[in-house]
Amino acid sequence: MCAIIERDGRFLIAQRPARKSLGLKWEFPGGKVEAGESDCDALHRELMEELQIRVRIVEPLTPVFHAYEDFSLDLIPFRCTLLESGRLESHEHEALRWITLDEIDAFDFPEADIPVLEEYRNMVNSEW
Ligand SMILES: Nc1nc2c([nH]c(=O)n2[C@@H]2O[C@H](COP(=O)(O)OP(=O)(O)OP(=O)(O)O)[C@@H](O)[C@H]2O)c(=O)[nH]1
Repeated sequence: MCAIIERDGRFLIAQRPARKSLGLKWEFPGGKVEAGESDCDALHRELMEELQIRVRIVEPLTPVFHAYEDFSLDLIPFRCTLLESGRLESHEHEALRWITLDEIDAFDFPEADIPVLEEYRNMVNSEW
């Protein structure tokens, strides 16, 4: 599962380390659900572990099943707002950026994220 975390009209993206699968691609913070955990529990745990932040979950987006060449995943996205954080630091990512929807094309996302970005764009545009 992954989180589209909003703050002041921007949202957070994180760059994967070069040595990992999908290295240097930009993604939404998140990770895998562990046994016995709900999606929401997993989201809060991962965000605390990765970024030491707390969020409020606003709404789910449509889950995306995607088969890469060497693995497949169900990406379950949640739209969230940032509750509080000190200086944001990630030890698990190469870099973090707060971006606007207009800036998306400048970043290389994994294929599984493309439908999520599309749905998120439509969601935000329909609120104007
Ligand atoms: N967190 C996150 N993961 C994503 C996104 N898009 C996408 O394809 N993934 C894939 O979903 C998996 C997320 O699991 P994870 O974050 O716990 O995995 P990881 O990078 O720590 O380790 P791994 O690459 O060895 O599996 C990764 O394989 C990642 O490549 C996304 O937007 N956010």
